[in-house]
Amino acid sequence: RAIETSDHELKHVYDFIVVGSGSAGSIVASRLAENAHINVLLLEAGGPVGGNTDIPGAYFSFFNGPMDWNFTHEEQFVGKAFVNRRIPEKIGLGIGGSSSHNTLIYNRGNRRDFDIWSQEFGAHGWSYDEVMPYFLRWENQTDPHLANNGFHSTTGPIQVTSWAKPNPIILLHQKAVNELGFKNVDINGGEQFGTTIAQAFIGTNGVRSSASNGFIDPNPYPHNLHILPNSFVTRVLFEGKTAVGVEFVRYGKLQTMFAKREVILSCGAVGSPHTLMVSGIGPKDQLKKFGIPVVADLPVGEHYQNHPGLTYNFLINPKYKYVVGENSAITVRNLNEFFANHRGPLAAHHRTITYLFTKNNQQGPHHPNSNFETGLYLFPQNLTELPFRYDRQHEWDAYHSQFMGKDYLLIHAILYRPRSMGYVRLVSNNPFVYPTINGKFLTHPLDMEDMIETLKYAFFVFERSSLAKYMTQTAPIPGCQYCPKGFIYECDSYIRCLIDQYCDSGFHSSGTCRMGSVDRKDVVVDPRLRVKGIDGLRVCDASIMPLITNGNTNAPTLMIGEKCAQMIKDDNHV
Ligand SMILES: Cc1cc2nc3c(=O)[nH]c(=O)nc-3n(C[C@H](O)[C@H](O)[C@H](O)COP(=O)(O)OP(=O)(O)OC[C@H]3O[C@@H](n4cnc5c(N)ncnc54)[C@H](O)[C@@H]3O)c2cc1C
Repeated sequence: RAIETSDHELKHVYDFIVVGSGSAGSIVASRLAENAHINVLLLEAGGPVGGNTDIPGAYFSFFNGPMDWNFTHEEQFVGKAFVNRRIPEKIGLGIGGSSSHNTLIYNRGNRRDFDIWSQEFGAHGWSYDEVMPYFLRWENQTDPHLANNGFHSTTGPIQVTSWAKPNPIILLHQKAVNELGFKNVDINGGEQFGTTIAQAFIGTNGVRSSASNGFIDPNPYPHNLHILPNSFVTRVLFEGKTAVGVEFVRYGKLQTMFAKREVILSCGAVGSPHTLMVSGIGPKDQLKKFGIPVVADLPVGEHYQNHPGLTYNFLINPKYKYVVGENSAITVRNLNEFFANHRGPLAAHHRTITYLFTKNNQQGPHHPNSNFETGLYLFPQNLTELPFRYDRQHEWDAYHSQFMGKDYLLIHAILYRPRSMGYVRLVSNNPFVYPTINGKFLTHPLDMEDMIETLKYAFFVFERSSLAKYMTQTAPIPGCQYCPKGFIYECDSYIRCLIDQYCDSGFHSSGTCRMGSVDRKDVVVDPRLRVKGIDGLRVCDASIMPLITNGNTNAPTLMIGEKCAQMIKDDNHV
């Protein structure tokens, strides 16, 4: 599929230039081009996607490959097992950005997240009631049980489905948490506290629904939406305090293009602050340190947030092998089912989500601060297929070998309202040198307490509920020991050690170009996403979140894209 605009069609000047074709940027470009009198140029550093990325069950295959920006955090306080204590950070490279590679979970976040943006940060227009229409604009909810509950839409271009035939063990898990008092809920509905089988960004044809195939590929408006993949933007160009165009490198050649109306940066929570800073918008001291002329002194790159997570596996008790059902291994049979019939285990998302709240959470069940996902997987036969490398790799290989070729039930415990904040900072004025990222995971003491409490609860479900008999405990992770007696959920020393060694990232980078009232010193963009003190420049992606939402970040970023597109249309009367 060729979506690349040919050289002879390209113009030198466009009405709008959108940089980055991710969850938000793809929507902005496509929505602006709905008006045939408007010319839009979309520049994306990576190439078109398809093939593996279309297969929901193969989402992990992009890790460490050419469609992964492959960042790592600076040395962390937790996650010591990773090489040099640098927790990997994943961000998608290519049309659709991270929406083309993510774990597919559809989770909008809590209504209070958006009300806090509006009330505490002065982001007027972003309360839950005000952002709801923009969630509905892109959604096509295909689950008939959810479609008419008042919280969903069936008319948008991005399809969402629920897992039609969950495996028996997933249903047993659901039953176990129900017995512990968690009701089945629609986490995208009125209340999140409870449990659910995840809604996922998958179409009724079994294929991943992304910002790429929902909005950009195939190009819906080839006449006035020009798309240049493989184009890395190195700088925004200014005349005084007005953005007038961009400089980019395509196939090794430096080029410039100009925007009559606006430049919109949608490079994600690492890419957007990086591009701003190398262009002269950022903290004055940092820019001066690298000899970059200052266009605006703003706290770009600060307030980085992400969700710390921890993954732990339990083997299925061989006595109860029948509870496994079909697993989502990449086998010839499953691939054939996927490609020939658009069905089968590779066309589904295999996780449940259970929302909790911890002692430190004043808002209780109405604004939960943690959750744990549970999913059924088949462990690879070959350990080189695992995505992460560790400092003492041989010990990790020995640990992982107990799972090889076996079905396991995964716990993914996530802290969803973390207090810790990190940063993205420059290390060079060369745009091709990655910035440094520091998630400062669990550095706030309450975050550590909340993570421990979340894990204890998840272990309790696996060890003491009606699910427990189906599980087999395994050898402990390298460097940690179980308590001599009792269960894991009672063993503080093991849980602390686990976090210390094995905590990682939820891959939800956000917050580095904070939105809010312009009189706040901590803000980079105003509530209409215009860069403070600059004309003709907006930022539109997960970086503008004043505080991270308490759920997976794709859905709110798609919403940000829809709302930004509408604001640009309104402000430009187009
Ligand atoms: C592995 C993984 C799993 C995830 N799982 C989930 C999940 O299950 N559910 C969920 O809701 N969220 C999930 N997320 C998070 C979610 O996908 C992101 O929060 C969201 O896609 C971010 O959107 P964005 O528009 O801010 O940035 P992105 O979608 O990352 O887009 C930024 C785009 O800009 C491009 N770019 C960057 N710099 C430049 C430059 N200088 N020039 C040109 N182009 C540039 C990038 O290549 C990229 O295409 C996951 C993310 C990852 C990586």
